[in-house]
Amino acid sequence: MIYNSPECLPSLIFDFIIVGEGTAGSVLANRLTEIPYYQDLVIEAGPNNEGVLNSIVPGLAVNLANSIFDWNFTTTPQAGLNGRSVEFQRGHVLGGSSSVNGMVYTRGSSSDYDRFARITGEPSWSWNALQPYVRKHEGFVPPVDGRNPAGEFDSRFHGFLGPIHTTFAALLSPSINTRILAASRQLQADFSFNLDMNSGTPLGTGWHQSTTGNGERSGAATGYLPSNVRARPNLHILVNTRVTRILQTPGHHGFVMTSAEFTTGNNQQFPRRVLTASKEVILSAGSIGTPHILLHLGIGDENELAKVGIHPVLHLPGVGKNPTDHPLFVVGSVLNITDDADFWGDLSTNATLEAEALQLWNKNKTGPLAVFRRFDQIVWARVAQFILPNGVDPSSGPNSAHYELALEGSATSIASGSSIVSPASRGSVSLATNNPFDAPLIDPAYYSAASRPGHRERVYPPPLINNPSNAFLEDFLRNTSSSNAHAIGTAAMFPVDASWGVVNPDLLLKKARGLRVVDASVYPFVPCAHTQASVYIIAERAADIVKAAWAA
Ligand SMILES: Cc1cc2nc3c(=O)[nH]c(=O)nc-3n(C[C@H](O)[C@H](O)[C@H](O)COP(=O)(O)OP(=O)(O)OC[C@H]3O[C@@H](n4cnc5c(N)ncnc54)[C@H](O)[C@@H]3O)c2cc1C
Repeated sequence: MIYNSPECLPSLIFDFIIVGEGTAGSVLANRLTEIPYYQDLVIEAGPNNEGVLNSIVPGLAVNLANSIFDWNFTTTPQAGLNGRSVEFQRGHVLGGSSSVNGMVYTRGSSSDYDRFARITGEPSWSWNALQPYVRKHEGFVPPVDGRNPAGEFDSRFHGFLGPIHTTFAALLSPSINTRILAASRQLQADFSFNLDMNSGTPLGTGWHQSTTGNGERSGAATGYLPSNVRARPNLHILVNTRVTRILQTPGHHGFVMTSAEFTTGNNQQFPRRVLTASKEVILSAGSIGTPHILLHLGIGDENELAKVGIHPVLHLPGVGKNPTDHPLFVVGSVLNITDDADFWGDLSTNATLEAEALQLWNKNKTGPLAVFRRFDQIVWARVAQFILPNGVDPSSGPNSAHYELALEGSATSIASGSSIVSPASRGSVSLATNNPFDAPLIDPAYYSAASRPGHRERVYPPPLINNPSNAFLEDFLRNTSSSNAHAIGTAAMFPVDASWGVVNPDLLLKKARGLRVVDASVYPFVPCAHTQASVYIIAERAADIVKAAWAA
């Protein structure tokens, strides 16, 4: 049941309080309420996702930026981007970032997960051990244009019964696809065809899989919270309500954090209320929201907290440190394909065509709005050892990518959304003030560790030049890169006895009891992937960890 006000809540006694019903929070809300005698309260700052057309229709997702469904964050000025600040989108709605994201479905490499296991000393975070969760969240469905997906993916690596639909985009530019696949055959090596980039080895050129199904976005709020789950008598979802702090619960020995302070207001003047969980508070507020809440409750670097007037209650200097994001830039070329009519080619600039596309989507959920962008192939590749900063490889292993090219084409142009996917740079999330309604300082520190651009390409928009110098390319990257919205790592898990890190491998906050973190912030390294799949994986496993901890 969804509530807009705490006054309407039927019960004030809950086993679990989940903070943030985003990608991970929705998984937990579903899985924990499978146990009928658990009463779960979920507190989400954003509104309900139901009926939000821009979220439902994949091709309209671009309209969600800078809306009420976005936290509207901006980074601090980035030295690596020649002093520019860039937008830093985060979902502010049920389903969180999975309700606003680009729906690309990629899991990363097996060595990404094996590195999590190695770093945390916990083998159950390895690729092989996680296989049940890799499949559990996924429900692969046929593409919306009805074609047979054989030859475009390997069914052995997919789940077919899970709540998150995945599939291929409807082919909009078949002649581009033919040419890209022909180029991959011709070039081989780094660009060889890879039947399934979600097998654990992403490298090569392969078909783009997305979290859509039947022409609609499939996100955590639609997949994990369909109406029958929302109707469960033990699930209580409070929307438009912000958690300001987690509080120490009186009457216990030690450091027990099971109370959440929240408000339906949007500034310090509004009254706040406190509810206490009888078992745990689970922080799933994402890689910005989670450290923001932890820092406001006085958990972080005690010196930094004191500087903004917050009384430190627990010295955990890793909170907010280590955010790692993928910088994104676009490289493109003009094309002149004459054997492709490309009916929808001018969609983004032609209002009549756009109206026609929406009519088609409304009729049978097909057409160009049934996909987010016009891209069918992605390349994942590595750079030569000598290009790496100081010769040190920041990727998790030889089957991991250093960069990604998401190829988007029409008859007249091809563009590559290019990302550095194993970045060496690490930033920070910190507090500007002690007011929880003020946005945190988000510093992803893009390109702060890189010294040379990763690869050479013709660049577009103009000037088009054939032999750009390294200095030109470096300036191009610094002047045009933005966030690919994949930040992780701000409450990273490390071994139980480690002096660094924020949570233990069971995701419980270090040096405390009663508070667990389950979201993208717990990964100590960013996978070489768009990050939602790894969040579904971690959240599914976390649900089992929680159930086991309370012996359900
Ligand atoms: C614009 C965009 C495009 C992306 N594109 C892709 C893509 O194509 N493919 C891909 O794999 N990944 C993509 N990602 C990344 C991926 O969506 C995220 O990594 C993942 O969804 C994060 O999940 P999470 O549970 O950690 O956080 P979120 O899903 O962001 O959930 C956090 C939730 O907590 C809520 N919250 C925060 N603070 C508070 C508070 N104080 N009180 C109450 N609630 C709070 C938020 O409103 C939100 O609902 C994209 C992300 C964005 C933003």
